[in-house]
Amino acid sequence: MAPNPRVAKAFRAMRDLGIPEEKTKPVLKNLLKIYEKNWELIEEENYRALADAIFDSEEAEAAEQKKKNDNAEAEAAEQKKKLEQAERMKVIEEETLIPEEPERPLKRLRLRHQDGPSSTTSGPNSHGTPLKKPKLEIDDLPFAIPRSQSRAKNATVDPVSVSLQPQGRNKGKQPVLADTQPDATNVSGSDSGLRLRHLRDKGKEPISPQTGSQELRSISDRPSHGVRFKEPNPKQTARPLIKPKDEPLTNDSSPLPVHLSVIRPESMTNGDSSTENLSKDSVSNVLASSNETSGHELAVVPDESTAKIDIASSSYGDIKISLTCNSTQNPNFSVTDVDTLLKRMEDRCLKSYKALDPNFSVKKLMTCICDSLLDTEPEPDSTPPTEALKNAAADTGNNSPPLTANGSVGNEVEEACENGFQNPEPQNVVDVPNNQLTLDGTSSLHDINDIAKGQESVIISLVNEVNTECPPAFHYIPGNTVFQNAYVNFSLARIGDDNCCSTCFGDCLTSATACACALQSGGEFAYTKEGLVKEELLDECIKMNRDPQKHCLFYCKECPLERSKNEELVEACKGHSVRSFIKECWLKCGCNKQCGNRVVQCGIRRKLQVFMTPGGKGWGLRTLEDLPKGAFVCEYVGEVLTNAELYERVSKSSNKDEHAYPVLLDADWGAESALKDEEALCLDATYYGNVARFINHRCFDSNMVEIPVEIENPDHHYYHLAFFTTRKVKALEELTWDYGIDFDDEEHPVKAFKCRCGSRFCRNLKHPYRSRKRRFT
Ligand SMILES: C[S@@+](CC[C@H](N)C(=O)[O-])C[C@H]1O[C@@H](n2cnc3c(N)ncnc32)[C@H](O)[C@@H]1O
Repeated sequence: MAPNPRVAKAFRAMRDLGIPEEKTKPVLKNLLKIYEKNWELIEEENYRALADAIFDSEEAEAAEQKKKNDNAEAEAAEQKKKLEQAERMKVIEEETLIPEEPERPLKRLRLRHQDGPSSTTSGPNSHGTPLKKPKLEIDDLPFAIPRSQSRAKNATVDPVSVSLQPQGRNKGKQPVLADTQPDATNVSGSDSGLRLRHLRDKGKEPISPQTGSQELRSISDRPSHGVRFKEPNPKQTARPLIKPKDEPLTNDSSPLPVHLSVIRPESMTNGDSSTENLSKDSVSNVLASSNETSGHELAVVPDESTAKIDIASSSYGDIKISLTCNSTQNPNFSVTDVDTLLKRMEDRCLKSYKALDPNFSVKKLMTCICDSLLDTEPEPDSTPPTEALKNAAADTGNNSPPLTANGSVGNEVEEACENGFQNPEPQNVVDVPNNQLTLDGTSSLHDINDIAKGQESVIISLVNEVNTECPPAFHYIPGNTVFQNAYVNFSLARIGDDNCCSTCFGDCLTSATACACALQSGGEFAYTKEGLVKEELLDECIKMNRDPQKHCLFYCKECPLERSKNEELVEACKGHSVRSFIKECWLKCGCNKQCGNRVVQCGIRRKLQVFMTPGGKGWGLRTLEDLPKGAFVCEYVGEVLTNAELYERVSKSSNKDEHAYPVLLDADWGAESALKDEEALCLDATYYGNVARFINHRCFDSNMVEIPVEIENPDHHYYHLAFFTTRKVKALEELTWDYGIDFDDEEHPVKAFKCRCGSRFCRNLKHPYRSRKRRFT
């Protein structure tokens, strides 16, 4: 597109004043809006208005920054106070509400965590915060994205872009029927946003709007292991226990409401109406029903002191521990704030139990209790679980019992894909206990033993050995899911003969000649018999990623990305990488499920762990086993959005920095005919995503590269983006990829983060000789 001569002239005039184009552009756009495109006003007096506006914006920025710095501390303190107050109110309110909704107390608890602004953190600087009043049962709204849950703090969005070679495009596209779209009326999603990264590939499982919606519903119904400190309820005195039976890992996601096994003591105090109403019969009914559904058992612990512990668990695995004591002895009793209470408890524990560890904290102790509870698998006649709790209570937190959450779970997982190379004997598997993770507002959203909540064929644990930060709030999904308008339509009719190998049999890789699918990947199978990406293809992708400018960039005539910005000046296309891609065999192929040309679709097979990085990058992903070069690690999974939806999310967001998780799927944007808006897609893992959302950026020499993979859909506007190792990676090494960010791009709606990748080639270091990486978006 030819640049507007008036724009070019304005740039020239500013350049003469020493103002670079990057600074001029956003201000000019703004002025055009303000002056309603009256160029005369801008041009008069040799662009005086423009120059003034630029200087003003610089001054305003500097002043704003200073103000921010001055206020940050005061605000943080104020915010903390408010949130704590809110949490106290919430806890009190919860106590009042329990009798009204006896069937779903834990669900409310979980939702409260999700709702709280505190509970949502993403990005390295996020903090867990106290809980907020639950406004609605999100689980009951099939497509609702929990808005407040998604309020990640201090995250930024990282652009990456990758394009596929334009082969077999635009075949047989069909319109998506309105009634097959998820109903997203409650989903503004408007406060999610993204910085864009270009990815290249397709989802590993067939995705249709229908399956997407079911997935969302079922995931939101899933429970988490969460325990939260509660203030005492003087009305409860007994301490029965529910001893949960082992529940196998399952992908089940029954949409039925979860009935929790809430047990009330028979000997309730002084005529409390809520407890009187709960008769012995109703208690046994609750127990009976929970036994039917999930096999819970009741263990009653003799009452020895004034402190009582209740434990309730749901058939989905939620566990709630509540501590009850009686305040009638102390007529002056009043509920104190959590901080004061924690301090009082810590002082008492340090004195009474001779806990010498200066880092002793009650929160750690509570985590430890939780961990012990989850670890305990007593025989029916062995020591009751309360013993474990008592032991844990005597622990200072640093000596907590070893945990099983370490990713070495080979025998526990179901073998999802049976192809010979899919289960190589892992080399050098390490065991990392996660006993340092402290409780906080968000922790109950995630199961630290398995952040995937059983949805992957391996367990993915989470550890924080660095600080007390909790993981960001998001829904774990193992495969992409359509948000609303994205055109992602899989149908067998659209897969032509050249897009599948229907005449094949067994394992395509054993055949001497390339099958039809291999021909789509450049005439050769992309994988070796060991399931690794072939060296040649891998090296080509690495080179392409390292210096896209040296490779072919495709420039759209009418770039959907620029168009989706919906701005006055639709800018020229910045170019999209033309990439090699992998075509995997799929449903219409004649080969079997164990065919070696099916890797990404089999999902994660490696032992991975989400961990807190020590270098200020927030959470990261690492491997717990040695990985060979070319190994598939995981796919980038998220919500499939149109770019227009993405930009709307970002622009409506009050905190643009929260959107750290978008990638562009721009492989098809170079197609001869301009793509429709619903075909220009991206993935956003802010609210729904998999482990890939934890992968941090490394400039240039990252140990993973993303490769587009075509599975279900011959069109390249939707594809899977899969990560493969670029070299051998040792157990415990952090897994990184190069987001392709231009750290100098000041125009981007979301500011790039300050890179702490530690690479010698870091692009965020100002070296005059270092060339800029490609511009994205
Ligand atoms: C996709 S997320 C990665 C996971 C993230 N660290 C977390 O805690 O959720 C991207 C965000 O991580 C942080 N990040 C990633 N790579 C980084 C790097 N090299 N240096 C500093 N921060 C980084 C930035 O805040 C970025 O916006």
